[in-house]
Amino acid sequence: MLRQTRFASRHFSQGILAQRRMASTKTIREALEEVIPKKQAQLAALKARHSQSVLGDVKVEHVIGGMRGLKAMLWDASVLDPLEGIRFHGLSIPDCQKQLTAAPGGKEIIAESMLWLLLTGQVPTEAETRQLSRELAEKGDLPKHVIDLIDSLPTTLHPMTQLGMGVAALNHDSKFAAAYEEGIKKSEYWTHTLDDCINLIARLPALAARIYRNVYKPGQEIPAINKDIDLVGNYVNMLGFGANHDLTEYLRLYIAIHGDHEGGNASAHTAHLVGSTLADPYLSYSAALYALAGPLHGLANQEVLRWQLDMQKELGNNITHEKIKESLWKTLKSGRVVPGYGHGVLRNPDPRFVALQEFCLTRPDLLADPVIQLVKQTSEVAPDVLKEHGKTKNPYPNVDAASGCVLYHYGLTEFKYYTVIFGVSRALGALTQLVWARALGLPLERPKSLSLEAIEKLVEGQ
Ligand SMILES: CC(=O)SCCNC(=O)CCNC(=O)[C@H](O)C(C)(C)COP(=O)(O)OP(=O)(O)OC[C@H]1O[C@@H](n2cnc3c(N)ncnc32)[C@H](O)[C@@H]1OP(=O)(O)O
Ligand SMILES: O=C([O-])CC(=O)C(=O)O
Repeated sequence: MLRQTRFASRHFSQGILAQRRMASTKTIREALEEVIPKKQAQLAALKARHSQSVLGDVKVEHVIGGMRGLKAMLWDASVLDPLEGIRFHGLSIPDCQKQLTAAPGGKEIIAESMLWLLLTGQVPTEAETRQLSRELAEKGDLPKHVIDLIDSLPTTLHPMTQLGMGVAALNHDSKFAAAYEEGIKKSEYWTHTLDDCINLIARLPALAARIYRNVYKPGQEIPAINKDIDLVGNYVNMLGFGANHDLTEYLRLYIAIHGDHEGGNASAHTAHLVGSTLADPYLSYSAALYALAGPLHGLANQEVLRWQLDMQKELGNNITHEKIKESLWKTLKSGRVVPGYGHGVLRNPDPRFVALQEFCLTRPDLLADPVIQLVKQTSEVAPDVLKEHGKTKNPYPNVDAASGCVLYHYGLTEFKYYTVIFGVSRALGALTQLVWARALGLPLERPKSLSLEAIEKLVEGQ
């Protein structure tokens, strides 16, 4: 009951922040200039009153167990509840679907409105969203040295490796690095960081699309950025799928809801750690992408599809729940994890999984697709199998269980590319936090480590 009341009041106050403001036409910088002093004052008050207050115990299980559950990071843009999943400044995914601006002629959240919400805590007006779309489109072209670098890479190099390299090379033009070298005041860090973050988000679609074209569709011309459409609309055009409205809408939803998942996930945390050294946003996000490229994190979406297609080949036609169950046990008995299931924090089906599955419900072509049906059937069988297996704390599907099959249906079948799309999205949250870390003057991250002997000595002395 107490938990419910606390929950309700948290959501109420965050909900106020996230109310739609009528008729405002601010730029994203102007909106941030308004909210930053308020947050700075809030942080100063917390520091003055509660620096020594206790948030929880640090147990040996935290130190040797991947810090699961340890409350050790400040992250404002989103909070993950184990049972109900992610909320962005208090708004659930269905709330965002109702409140955040879609593209003209579309229904799904666009990346710009999610970015605005994450950065400012406010739901943007339609005018603000469109203005941000234009700003991103105007800044979206890649510099020549990055085009040359990406074009010089072997097409056999994993797309995620290429993405991280391209993002790191964009730091050639880092405004923050240049300003730091000149010697700026700490209070000015955030504004140059914001420039870099906006420029990086703007350029990610062109970079990610160039990698796709080089690796999978060489020799085809990439269309120029259209200044009148949204970031994901341009991304899909550059990938070569612009004529497919449903795929464009799916990717809008995908990119909006993968944008942030509080601070402790491996990619966001990496961006924060590297950024805390005052490495510029390009270097920080490049590092984050290599965390995302691990199979226990973002690469799981590639792994899911490969595994489901193998299952389909193995089981043939008329796939039953019983046959899927046997196949799941085969995976588990071979010592592998079931990709797309389990989570470090969640203890229920991931609402992002639910949102992506719901996208399919209104589209008969998707519902009839055998791979999409197999993903759905697997999600009906796997939780009981994983419960019986008895290891995972969360037997339910995470977002990666669902994200790839719709791409596959629409002809984006190269699943080694899927984590790149995740990488275009995660920039929204990870870069938001870099702006805020600089605005709030957060320090170098440097936790204390202990040797095994030191831990033994400490606990035996208790
Ligand atoms: C966007 C995202 O990053 S979402 C996550 C994407 N990753 C995947 O889908 C990969 C499959 N899932 C997993 O490997 C895990 O569930 C993780 C990495 C996501 C979370 O890991 P943890 O927080 O350590 O999970 P948990 O505490 O439940 O693990 C306990 C045991 O269950 C096992 N387990 C967890 N999930 C699974 C799974 N899907 N299949 C089989 N075993 C599992 C763990 O490997 C661990 O085994 P161990 O005791 O032998 O080391
Ligand atoms: O929260 C996590 O640890 C993993 C995850 O789902 C994400 O980063 O989107």
